[in-house]
Amino acid sequence: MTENRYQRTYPISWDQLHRDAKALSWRLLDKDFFNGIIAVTRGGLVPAAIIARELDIRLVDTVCVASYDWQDQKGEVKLLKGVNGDGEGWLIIDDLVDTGRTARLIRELLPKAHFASIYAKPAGRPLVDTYVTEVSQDTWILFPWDTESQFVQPLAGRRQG
Ligand SMILES: O=P(O)(O)OC[C@H]1O[C@H](OP(=O)(O)OP(=O)(O)O)[C@H](O)[C@@H]1O
Repeated sequence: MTENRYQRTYPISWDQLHRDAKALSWRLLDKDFFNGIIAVTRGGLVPAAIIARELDIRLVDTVCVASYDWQDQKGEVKLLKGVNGDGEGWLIIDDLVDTGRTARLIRELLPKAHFASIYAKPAGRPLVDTYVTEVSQDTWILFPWDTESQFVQPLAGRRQG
């Protein structure tokens, strides 16, 4: 994923991710009963594990996708593995809807499923049924599995001139 289209970053710790996934679980608990969860790889895998625990769901499947960037824009989303059926009774979990391309593909595949993500950007928000936190389109969310702690200069040392 390229970072040029992003003006700011939003780092998320494991602790915050856990809290946000539990917040999504609370919202889903109030909405419906689900027979099982479909995690969207790869970003949906960790949230799906947390939500499966909170909703007491043991039936978990995956829709496997890979998206390719082209000229600094998110491009084609390729389906590597789907699931049978129209999605009725299933809860789809992803970490984020950004442009909405992934969600659009999966909604076509599973039109009757409930689509939930923890974070949503404005372009993708209309495609999700339930989410927790909206972030601006130009924010790059730094997920804990994509990052590690490292030294940074003190603020005073970063001043120009
Ligand atoms: O709304 P979109 O623009 O389609 O973006 C959302 C998708 O992007 C992220 O996956 P990513 O492409 O980073 O792949 P990964 O989860 O396998 O790392 C995220 O997990 C969503 O599935």
